[in-house]
Amino acid sequence: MPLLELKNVHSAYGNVRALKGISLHVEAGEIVTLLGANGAGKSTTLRSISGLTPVSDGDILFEGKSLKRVKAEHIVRQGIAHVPEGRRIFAGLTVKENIMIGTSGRGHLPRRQMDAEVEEMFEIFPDLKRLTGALGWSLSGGQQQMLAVARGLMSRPKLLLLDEPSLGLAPIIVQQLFATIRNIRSHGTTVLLVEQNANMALSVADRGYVLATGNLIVEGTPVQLQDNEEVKAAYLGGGK
Ligand SMILES: Nc1ncnc2c1ncn2[C@@H]1O[C@H](COP(=O)(O)OP(=O)(O)OP(=O)(O)O)[C@@H](O)[C@H]1O
Repeated sequence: MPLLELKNVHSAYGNVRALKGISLHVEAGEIVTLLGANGAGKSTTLRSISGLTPVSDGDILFEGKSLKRVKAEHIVRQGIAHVPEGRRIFAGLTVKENIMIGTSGRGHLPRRQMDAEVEEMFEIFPDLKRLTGALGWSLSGGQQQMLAVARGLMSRPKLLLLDEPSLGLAPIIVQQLFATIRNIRSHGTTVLLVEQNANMALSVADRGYVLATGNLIVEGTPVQLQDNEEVKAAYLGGGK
């Protein structure tokens, strides 16, 4: 059984049909990437999974159970964390406080356990450790992105949904971020990654899907996608 399965998922914003029958699956332990141009429906796919945008037709199964009528806060408790585009950390809270907020759906945690879990995040994100007392607003874009991912991981997700984590970051920071995504998977978290930076995404992914105007057009391993003429021309900066 896949960890996550989308079956013919449709979703709309009023008259705008954003998803027109998406079927995909993510196996436990995989990094799967979702590629596509602006407006293709990538963010809507993630929002449908995390319960932020309703599914009008089709179904989404997580560990075999339907998420279709489940509220967003319950979806988090089932083990899905969504790190949306744009970071959205708390500017007036410290790094440590921002990280701790990620546990809010898990009820009260004893102080000692909380501290131990924050330390685990500092092992994955060493840059955040030295910034533990710094306020959110004072962080660089890359540091804010790392913090947003750390906060998402504090919900102890089985599946992490990452929306455009590399957006607006310098290439060197993007490299670090993608190394961290690999590291997160090696800690046992499955990742569904939406990216405009197709080459980087395919460098860490086990499989990928390409979306165009609400439909999946290609699916495959990174090598298959990198060899696909349509994908190359549209998303990988080239073609023949
Ligand atoms: N809140 C909204 N209200 C109306 N239409 C929306 C809304 N959000 C997205 N859309 C439309 O739904 C379609 C899919 O958008 P979506 O954001 O999922 O695409 P995307 O592939 O994530 O693109 P981007 O990289 O630009 O975020 C687009 O046509 C978009 O204009």
